[in-house]
Amino acid sequence: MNTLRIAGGQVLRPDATVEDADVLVDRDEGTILDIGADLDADADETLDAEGCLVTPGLVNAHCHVAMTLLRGYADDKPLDAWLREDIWPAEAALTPEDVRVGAELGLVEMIKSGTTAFADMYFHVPEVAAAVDEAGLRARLGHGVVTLGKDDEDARADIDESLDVAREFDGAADGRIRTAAMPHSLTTVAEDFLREFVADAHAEDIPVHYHANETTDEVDPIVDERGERPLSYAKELGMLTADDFLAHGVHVDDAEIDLLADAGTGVVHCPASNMKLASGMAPVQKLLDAGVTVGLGTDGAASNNDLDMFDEMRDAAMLGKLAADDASAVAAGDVVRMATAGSADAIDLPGGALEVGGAADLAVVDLDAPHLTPANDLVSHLAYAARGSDVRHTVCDGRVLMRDREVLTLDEDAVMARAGEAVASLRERV
Ligand SMILES: CSC[C@H]1O[C@@H](n2cnc3c(O)ncnc32)[C@H](O)[C@@H]1O
Ligand SMILES: [Zn+2]
Repeated sequence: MNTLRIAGGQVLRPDATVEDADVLVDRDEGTILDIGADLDADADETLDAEGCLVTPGLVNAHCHVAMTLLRGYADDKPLDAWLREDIWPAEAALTPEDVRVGAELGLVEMIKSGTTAFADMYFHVPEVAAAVDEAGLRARLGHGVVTLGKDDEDARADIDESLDVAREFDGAADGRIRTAAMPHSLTTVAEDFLREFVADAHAEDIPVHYHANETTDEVDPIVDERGERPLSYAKELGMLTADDFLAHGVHVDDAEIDLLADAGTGVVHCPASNMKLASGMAPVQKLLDAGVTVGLGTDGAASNNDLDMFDEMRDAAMLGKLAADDASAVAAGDVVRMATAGSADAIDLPGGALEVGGAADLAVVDLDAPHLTPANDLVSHLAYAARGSDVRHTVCDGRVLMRDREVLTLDEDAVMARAGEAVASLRERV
């Protein structure tokens, strides 16, 4: 057996307690063999975790990873204008090679900040999948479908591509890649297409992921035209099942929260994107109280503007308190759970907890820093004080992706250089 030991650190357990322990990993199986203070087995490789906290790898449950290329390209606009005036015209010019390098850039950023799994909605998915395979993370990938402004033939081709990609890449990268059918939203895919698309996906046990209830500009027309709330419409279309998960859920009323809880549909909260686009404040404490599975996502780097899940935890806690008008709402333990087990549950990927027999997906956070001193409460530090740059080692599926802050699976400098060239060329074309 080929083993890895993460030695000498403190370990965050699923019950949010922290104990002095080593973690022993079976690298062949990608699972945790043991967690304990006096493990006597020798290991083939050891990662030093002295003065560090070993946490589950963070799970970014909603992202458009290749949008790193559009970071800083268009800021300070609301969602609709931002998409229509800036983002969609630029995306129309992206080549498969652009998406590959944009994805690699995002994956370097994720590995460096302790993220080991993510869900992604974009296009040129084969390029995203190849980047994930090389980088060593886990992902649930899908081709995002927009039928708005397309004729029947083009709309059907987009839907077919989404289903084909979901079939072809499920189980790729030694099983680290899973897939979903991804209609962009309830307003950008026409009803007839949506109904057929969702039924076809579910008939093959393919989960569905979409944006929903993000802005009032999106909710109000549905209410006006249909006389029902968006998630009641989604339920009619068959898009509220326990396998499905939606991004945002900012403007949900109490009846919609009950629908989500009853159905077991996951909600991915994206606080930074919601603040930057002034979309609104999701009622996260209400969702948690109702028993909804809540994960955490960055959304794309053009509306965030980074892929650092530590930032996202802090933003979720701060915004959750404001939304509830209650400083005790969305507490540190809640956001750490959302960024780990909550996200992993929502997107149904392994990971999110450090337990024997579970996936060996973890991040080792270096606590030896002024902003993490004194170590009064390490869960508090993860939520409120730590930064992505505090991550020292990242492990996914038992493989070391970053050791002592050096990314091992991708060439960080080369990726940054290629991304710079891709954007220079994109700017000439757009
Ligand atoms: C068709 S692929 C996915 C599509 O979604 C766009 N996008 C990025 N951020 C958001 C957001 O917050 N709400 C809705 N859509 C978003 C992205 O640019 C791609 O075009
Ligand atoms: Zn999004």
